[in-house]
This record gives sequence, C-alpha cells and structure tokens, in this order.
Amino acid sequence: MTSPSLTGTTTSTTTALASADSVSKAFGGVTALDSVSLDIRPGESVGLLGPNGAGKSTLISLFCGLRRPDSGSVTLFGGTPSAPQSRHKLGITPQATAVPQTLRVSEAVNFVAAHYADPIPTDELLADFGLESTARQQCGGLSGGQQRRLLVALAMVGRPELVILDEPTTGLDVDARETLWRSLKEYRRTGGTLLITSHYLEEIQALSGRVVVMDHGSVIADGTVDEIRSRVAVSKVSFRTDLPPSSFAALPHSTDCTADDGGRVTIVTHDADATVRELVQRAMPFSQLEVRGASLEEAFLALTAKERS
Ligand SMILES: Nc1ncnc2c1ncn2[C@@H]1O[C@H](COP(=O)(O)OP(=O)(O)OP(=O)(O)O)[C@@H](O)[C@H]1O
Repeated sequence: MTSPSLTGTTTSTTTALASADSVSKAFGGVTALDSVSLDIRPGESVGLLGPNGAGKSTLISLFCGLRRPDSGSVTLFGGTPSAPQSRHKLGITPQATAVPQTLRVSEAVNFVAAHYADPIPTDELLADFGLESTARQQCGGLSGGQQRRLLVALAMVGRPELVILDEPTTGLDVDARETLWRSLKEYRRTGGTLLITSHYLEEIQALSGRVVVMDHGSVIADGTVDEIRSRVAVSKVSFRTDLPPSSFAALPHSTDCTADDGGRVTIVTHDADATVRELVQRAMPFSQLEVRGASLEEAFLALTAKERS
C-alpha cells in the first residue's frame, strides 16, 4: 500500500492527532464515559480493549465528531471533530455500518475516492485488501467478510493519517482476518496511526504497540502489551507429576491449582521462583517444568474483574 501522505500537513509530530481531555458522556442515567483522558500520537497503533458496555464506541464517536461530550474536550487534528476540515485526514470504519448494496465495488471506491485530492487508485486499493476479483460485483452480493474488508478499504482510500476501526474483523474467517491484518500492518509500516477496538486479544497483540483498557467508562490501564501483562502479578507453573493436585494446593504464593487429564498440574502463583523452590525443597516429584507469565487475556480478565469487585 502506498504510504499515507504525510507531507504538506500542519500537524506537528509532537501533537496528538486525537485527544480527549477529562471527557464524560451519559445517555439518560447511564454513564458511558467518566472523565476519560486519552491522546493518540502520530505513528502509534493503539488497541482499545474493554468488556461490552465499557465505553469504547462512545469514545470513538466523540473522536469522529458523531457525538459531543457532556463535559471535557475532544480535539481531532487540533480542531473540533465535527468540523469537516478536522476529519479530512481521518479514516473510519464504525462497528455497525453497511456497504451501498447496489453499487459495484469499484463504483463505491471511486465515489469515496472522489472526495480526496490524492486517493489511492481503486485497483491498487482493491488489490491491497484482496478484493481485486470483486471490482465489478455489486456490493450487496459480496460475502459478509468481503463487505467488512471493503469497509476498511474505504476508510483507507484518502490516505488518512489516522484510521479508527471499531471491531474491524468481527465475523471474518481466519484468511480474511489475516488479509486485513497484513493491510493494516502495511499501513502502520508506512507511518499511519491506528486506533482499533477488538474483542480478539490476538488482534490487539498483532496490531497494537499500545493497549488501553477501559471498563465502566474509565481507562483502567494504558501501556505496552508487556506492561499490561506485568500489571497482573501472576505466573503459571506447570509440570507432570503422579501426585494429585491437592498435594500442591497449600504451597505458599499459589492462588489456584488444577490438573488436566494427561497428569499435568498447573499452579497459578504470585511468585513462580518461590513456588519452584518449594517443590524442590519438599522433594515433590515433577518433570517437564514450564513457567510462563500471564497472557494478555488473563491480564485483561484480572484487570476488569478487579474493577468489578
Ligand atoms: N445511544 C445510546 N443510548 C443509550 N445508551 C447508550 C447509547 N450508546 C451507548 N450507550 C450505553 O453506554 C455504555 C457504553 O456503551 P459503548 O457502546 O460505548 O460500549 P462499548 O465498550 O463500545 O461496548 P461493546 O464492546 O459492546 O461495543 C453502555 O452502557 C451502553 O448501553
């Protein structure tokens, strides 16, 4: 994919492309956002994670100018998100949106491309998203996965500096998802900035350098994948043994102990080194020892569960 046009822009590299400052938003009695502050800086790829109802889509709708905050301020490319000139360098694929059913794929791309001074040529864009063979088909006849890819391609046609994607690969099969990931990685490689929400943690891990976790309308964690994982001070120690799992349940630092059918015991512990030392000191028989830190999924679940308790 051709690199986004980064020349001739007034955006300073130190200025956030999108910024929310102490933003709150309620719908009736429901608080969707509660004093959220978040900056998306040039070149970043930010993964927005959170359980259903956390406030992710509401925050995105503020960045895109679709809604206004009740309090706090939001800027997009230094201006008001609702102003057309602020949105000119923004590409977006909302969560629930539809392709124009009767237009051919190439017509839909040409229509959107006509709004930009230097759009990506239609053939090139369709090839980037694995849609070249669909150019003459009507959009309504595409499969669900092809429609989803087309919507993301339409977000890219104007060579945006910032792309916001709300759950871009929901419902896609593995091949379609990987095609989309490749295109998005290429966009990043050429200097593009990405804000993406997803319920697929492997997607966030594959595409995002920075992870922001939201729950109940607030940001509860913000860091690299490794930083988020290390926020949860648990590790897993697993090994094969002939002893029943109950033999290990009382080891210091352990919070959980389970066994699978193959005789492999897994201990969840706050101190993996101390747990392994105890196994050795107590002469407990074990083999094929493995120690690993929390996965992003475990960290995410632990962080959001803590918020709920
Ligand atoms: N238009 C609306 N009217 C009433 N309540 C709304 C509206 N939009 C959002 N909400 C409420 O605001 C809260 C945040 O919703 P939001 O859609 O931002 O969450 P989300 O993190 O995007 O969730 P999901 O992962 O399910 O898409 C929820 O409680 C939701 O029910």
